Amino acid sequence: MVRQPIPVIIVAGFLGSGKTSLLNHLLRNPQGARIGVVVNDFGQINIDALSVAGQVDSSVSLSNGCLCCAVDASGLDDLLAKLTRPSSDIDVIVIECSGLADPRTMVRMLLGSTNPRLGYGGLVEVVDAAEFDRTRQRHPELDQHLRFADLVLLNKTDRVSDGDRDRLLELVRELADGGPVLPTAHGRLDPALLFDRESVRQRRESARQLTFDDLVGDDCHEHLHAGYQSVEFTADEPVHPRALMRFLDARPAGVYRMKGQVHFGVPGHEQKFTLHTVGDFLRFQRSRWARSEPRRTQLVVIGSGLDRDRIREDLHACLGRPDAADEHSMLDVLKFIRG
Ligand SMILES: Nc1nc2c(ncn2[C@@H]2O[C@H](COP(=O)(O)OP(=O)(O)OP(=O)(O)O)[C@@H](O)[C@H]2O)c(=O)[nH]1
Repeated sequence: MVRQPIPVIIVAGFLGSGKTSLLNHLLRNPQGARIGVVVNDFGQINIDALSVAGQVDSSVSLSNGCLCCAVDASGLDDLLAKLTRPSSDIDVIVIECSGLADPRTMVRMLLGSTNPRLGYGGLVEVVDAAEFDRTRQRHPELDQHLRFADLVLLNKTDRVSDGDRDRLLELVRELADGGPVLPTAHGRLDPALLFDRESVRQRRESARQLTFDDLVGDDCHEHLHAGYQSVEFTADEPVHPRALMRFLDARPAGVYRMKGQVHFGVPGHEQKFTLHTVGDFLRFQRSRWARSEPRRTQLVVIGSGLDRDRIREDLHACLGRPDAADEHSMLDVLKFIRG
């Protein structure tokens, strides 16, 4: 029997737009499909891989920066070959690009792949409704990404008013140039929209219609990530909640995105606190540590014009335990808990 190629879906979108949330939603609702994932972060610590770990049967992750620059077509082929081994029995592969990747480069690499077991499954571009206006001002070139998408998700619609949601939907539809645009919250979309064979076939046809010029991304040096830096911070010693909240209240100039896990180790709050900031947005999620997981803080800070040494020093200064008499040291953290 001739096997159908395995569709590869590329999930792209600016920093913090909701790509990992979408991926986790798909992994939790696979509709019977076995999903292989490739996750990629900007920064040395692959926080996204940590946040999908345990939910997947097969994954490969990269933590050496932007996927579109880190690997050439053959590099990507090697990664995907691992996932398409017949024994892996995978039905669909989802690649989550770093928030600074150029999706056109990814599409081009995929279409240029020599692996007969792979097929292009479409480009999904995730847009952060709450940050869209500000992000466009800083990066007008992002508008172009919407035009190449097979599906655009206007995500985080729960964070904007109904009026803004309608205005943004209209604007994004215009920029998507006739492509489908769906409003979502937390990346929750019907997985059938991505995995359904007919829609995959249609997307494949439309990708073939893109001209080479369409698909030629900017030169690597002009990529978005050229203007961005990341700072990684790891510590085994607990973090003082009040000190960290002071740091987060007055985030250093240039910081756009922070993510990772925090170990406060305060009695009654020994769990893992996953931190996300995107622009002004700040959230903690509390969960259990996996049995084998070390109780440790791992953070990635991403932004432009960062004073990296200073940020590391400031984070280092947040280490320590609150005074035993300080019963409410966790209060400010708990205000930002969701989920
Ligand atoms: N309120 C709200 N929060 C969301 C939504 N989608 C994602 N988030 C939150 O936004 C933060 C960033 O979401 P992620 O899914 O990690 O974003 P990402 O695009 O993978 O981020 P990078 O990989 O760093 O570019 C997390 O705290 C999410 O829980 C949404 O629709 N509404």
